[in-house]
Amino acid sequence: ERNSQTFNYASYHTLDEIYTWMDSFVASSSGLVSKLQIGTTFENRPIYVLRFSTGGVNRPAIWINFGIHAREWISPATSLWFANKLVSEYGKDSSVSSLLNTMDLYLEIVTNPDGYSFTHTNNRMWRKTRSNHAGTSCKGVDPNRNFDANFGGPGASGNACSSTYYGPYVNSEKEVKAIVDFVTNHGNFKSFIDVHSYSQLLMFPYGYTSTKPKDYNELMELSKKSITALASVHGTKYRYGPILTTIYQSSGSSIDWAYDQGIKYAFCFELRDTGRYGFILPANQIIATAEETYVGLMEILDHVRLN
Ligand SMILES: O=C(O)[C@H](Cc1ccccc1)CC(O)(O)C[N+](=O)[O-]
Ligand SMILES: [Zn+2]
Repeated sequence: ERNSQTFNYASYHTLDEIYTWMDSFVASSSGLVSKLQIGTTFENRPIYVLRFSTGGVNRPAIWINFGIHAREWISPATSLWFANKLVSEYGKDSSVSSLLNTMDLYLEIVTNPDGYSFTHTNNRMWRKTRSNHAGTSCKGVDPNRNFDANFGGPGASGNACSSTYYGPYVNSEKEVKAIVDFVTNHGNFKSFIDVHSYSQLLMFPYGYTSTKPKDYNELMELSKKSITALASVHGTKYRYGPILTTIYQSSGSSIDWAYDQGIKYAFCFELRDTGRYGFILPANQIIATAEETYVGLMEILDHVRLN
């Protein structure tokens, strides 16, 4: 796609189409957006992050990653529309302008490139990375169980053939290590948001324990505000709360790790739907999903900016 203005945001795209879109999107962003490479995947694909910045040095920042699970195609699709919306609204919408005039925003559009590519070529329902492990023919690690947050605990599997295999060791996956190193080295993230599908949920820590996070009340209140705003767009109903009680127990997840690093505003979105189509959400729901997710996200980002 030579021009991000004629790019079809209402359809799903291959990894190559997304990587080509990135370059035209950056080129047409009038300097607002730049592309960083934060690492390479198991199969040696580059891992890119889009940086939205209007200046400053190491400003307080917000991290949002999409597509950590390969089959959750609505997540990267939403990120493309979201990225374009931010550039379109900068200088017009006061929330977007205030946000980008004071904070940096990092979007990781495809967090699991090898897996995403595999869902286009071999198995639409693949979830994990594509790494190899000694002693088994089963491939891949669940990247959302590979973080250093009660690693190997309940809600993750030690069986390499399981879809929730936590991997041979913490940050064993290059795709996970790249995020951990980038976020740790940056050192000034205020929010870490991981966007998945499906179930229509907005969740915050913890998944590895029923202990309430110290910011429980604020995160509950902000979640309620966010899903209320989201529902005002197309009537889509979300539930919200801590991971463990809202979906299930899980160890080694990205947002539990981020929160324990001191990044207070750690959230996970589970986008549409609630199971009718599941991971195979029809493309004709991409725009509506992106529109409502934008509104829900901006509610959170506004709060982060002001606190
Ligand atoms: O199991 C997962 O990693 C997410 C639920 C989740 C989300 C955030 C932190 C811990 C768990 C559910 C999903 O998005 O992967 C959908 N699914 O179960 O395949
Ligand atoms: Zn997921």
